[in-house]
Amino acid sequence: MGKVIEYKDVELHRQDLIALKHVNLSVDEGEFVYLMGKVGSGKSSLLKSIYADIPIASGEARVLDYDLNKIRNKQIPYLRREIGIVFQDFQLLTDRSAYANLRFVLEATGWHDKAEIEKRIEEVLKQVGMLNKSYKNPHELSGGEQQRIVIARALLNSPRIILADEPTCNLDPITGEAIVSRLHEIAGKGTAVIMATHNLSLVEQFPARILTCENRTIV
Ligand SMILES: Nc1ncnc2c1ncn2[C@@H]1O[C@H](COP(=O)(O)OP(=O)(O)OP(=O)(O)O)[C@@H](O)[C@H]1O
Repeated sequence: MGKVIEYKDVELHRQDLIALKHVNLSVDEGEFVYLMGKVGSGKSSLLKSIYADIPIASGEARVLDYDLNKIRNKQIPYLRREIGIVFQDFQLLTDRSAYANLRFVLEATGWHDKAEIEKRIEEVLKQVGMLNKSYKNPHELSGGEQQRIVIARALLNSPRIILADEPTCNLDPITGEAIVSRLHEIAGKGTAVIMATHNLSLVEQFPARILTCENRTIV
């Protein structure tokens, strides 16, 4: 199995403070990993470092084919194209339909052929079970339906890694289960999934490796 993420003795800073230190982490392709830990323990910081949104202060960090210590600004969009992001602060655009949200991402990432764009959008909508509601605007969809569209959006460019920060918060338990079950299926097809969560019952229901942020490191 190929490794998609490898961190050795990594330190991450938020402004001038140490958010995490001595982070050793290795994630294989197709692996599902939960990231747990108290509020403010560094989960989001770790996820943001993986898509090069915050720099590596020290240590060695590799994500896919990139050395994060040496990555150039102009390479970052290429790294991000291989990472699907499901974050609270990365919601759907509300001025257009779910379908148009997906088309927007494909057009922004270099897709031109109309037929291919339509085909890809249908594939990801099918994967999340939202084929019949994509004409709706996000505000006409339930929280769980919006989250499924967000996951569809994350899948568009066939990412090798999905980073999900609390993808089930604000969802009822049944809908939350459906979302996590979907993410496990996606991992089963070869995409590594890292999901930050506080929801122990979901973790018990869908077991996988758990990383915990505590005492400013990851165990
Ligand atoms: N934009 C920022 N600027 C400066 N410091 C930040 C910033 N965001 C987070 N921090 C600090 O970094 C530390 C880790 O925060 P982080 O958001 O990674 O935690 P978290 O485990 O994701 O928390 P939560 O469960 O609330 O999402 C905290 O001490 C926090 O105050």
